[in-house]
Amino acid sequence: MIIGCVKEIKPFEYRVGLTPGAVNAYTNEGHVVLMEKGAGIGSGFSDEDYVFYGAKIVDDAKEIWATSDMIVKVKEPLASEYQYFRKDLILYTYLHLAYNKPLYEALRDRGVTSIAYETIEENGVLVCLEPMSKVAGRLALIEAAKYLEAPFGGPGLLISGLPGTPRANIVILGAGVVGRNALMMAVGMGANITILDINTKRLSDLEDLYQNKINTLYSNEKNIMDALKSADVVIGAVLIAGDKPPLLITDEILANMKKGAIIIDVSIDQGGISNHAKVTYHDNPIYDVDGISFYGVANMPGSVPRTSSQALSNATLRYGLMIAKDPTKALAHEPIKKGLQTMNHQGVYQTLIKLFES
Ligand SMILES: NC(=O)C1=CN([C@@H]2O[C@H](COP(=O)(O)OP(=O)(O)OC[C@H]3O[C@@H](n4cnc5c(N)ncnc54)[C@H](O)[C@@H]3O)[C@@H](O)[C@H]2O)C=CC1
Ligand SMILES: CC(=O)C(=O)O
Ligand SMILES: [Mg+2]
Repeated sequence: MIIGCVKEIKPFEYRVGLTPGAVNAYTNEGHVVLMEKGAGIGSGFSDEDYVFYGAKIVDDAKEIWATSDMIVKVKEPLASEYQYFRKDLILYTYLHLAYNKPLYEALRDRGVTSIAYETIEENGVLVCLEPMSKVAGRLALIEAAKYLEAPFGGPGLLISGLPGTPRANIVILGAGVVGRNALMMAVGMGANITILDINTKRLSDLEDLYQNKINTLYSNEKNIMDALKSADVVIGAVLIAGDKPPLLITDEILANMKKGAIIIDVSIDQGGISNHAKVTYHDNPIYDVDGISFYGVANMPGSVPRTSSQALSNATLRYGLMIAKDPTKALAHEPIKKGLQTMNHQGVYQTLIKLFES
């Protein structure tokens, strides 16, 4: 099979879909790998690194889109790339289609076989989402600390406080991968932390682990309202796989929050958890809604590409090799089947069919 990897064109996205090590794995199995010139530079990989492991460097993204059997990317294609969609193309990347009807329609109408990293599931784990959720959870606290600082427009608060001064109140909505990684950082930074989820087993496990260093709360409207009243930082970390996230921060809850608080809505890639959710980019990530700052970057791990590209490629490679070897057999493999979004000019993923076809 011919595998193509194009340079990411989303603003401030420095990751790359294939590392040189992944290219080596594909070429060892007899596949041809086309890499767009300079695709790995942002992640610290030169064209020479890729050539050494058997890739062919191609100047033009258009040629790669036109000649590859499978495109391996990081982020969803942007509108300028839809022209390259065609029948007989397999697209293997993050797609987040519940929040992107135009992309869903373009993939469906042009007959692309699209497989989304974020819904591939093995043994109950979203295996290709997990590494980037770990990155985003950890980054969420780093970004929160920065935007609490006065020069960045924040209220001027140090998360740990100092003896005799209050610690920052951090509320984490969702105790999955993002939530747990944000929690780990928040504990390390010495914050006053509350974490909420509807999964009480997860809350119980976290309490066993962190004991009285954290507060856990069942996630419902009242508890969210109570917790957010005194929050300095809120991390949105909920997910219903493949679907839009629930509206957890209603306008009433927002109106009762402290001015100067910041909401890092990591769930933004699926649509965000408030009525004010908006995608932003790394160059200008924050916007203000009635005195509350919102952070809406949908590709947070793109800012630490040397870490993220390797972690992502490590997770996606196994399934990529299976698809390249025998697409029909791979698509019958349960974890990959769960990633399938569109095929043969039709939507396949049930949540999307419900959202967009009925
Ligand atoms: N912005 C970005 O750059 C990135 C965003 N993400 C996104 O972050 C989100 C979270 O991902 P993961 O942590 O990997 O998902 P996960 O599936 O590991 O965890 C989600 C958690 O949300 C909980 N949940 C569901 N409904 C809830 C509710 N009503 N109240 C409280 N908790 C609720 C679930 O029980 C689960 O524990 C996803 O949308 C993911 O795509 C992930 C990586 C990067
Ligand atoms: C998960 C995701 O959307 C990202 O890594 O950008
Ligand atoms: Mg994203």
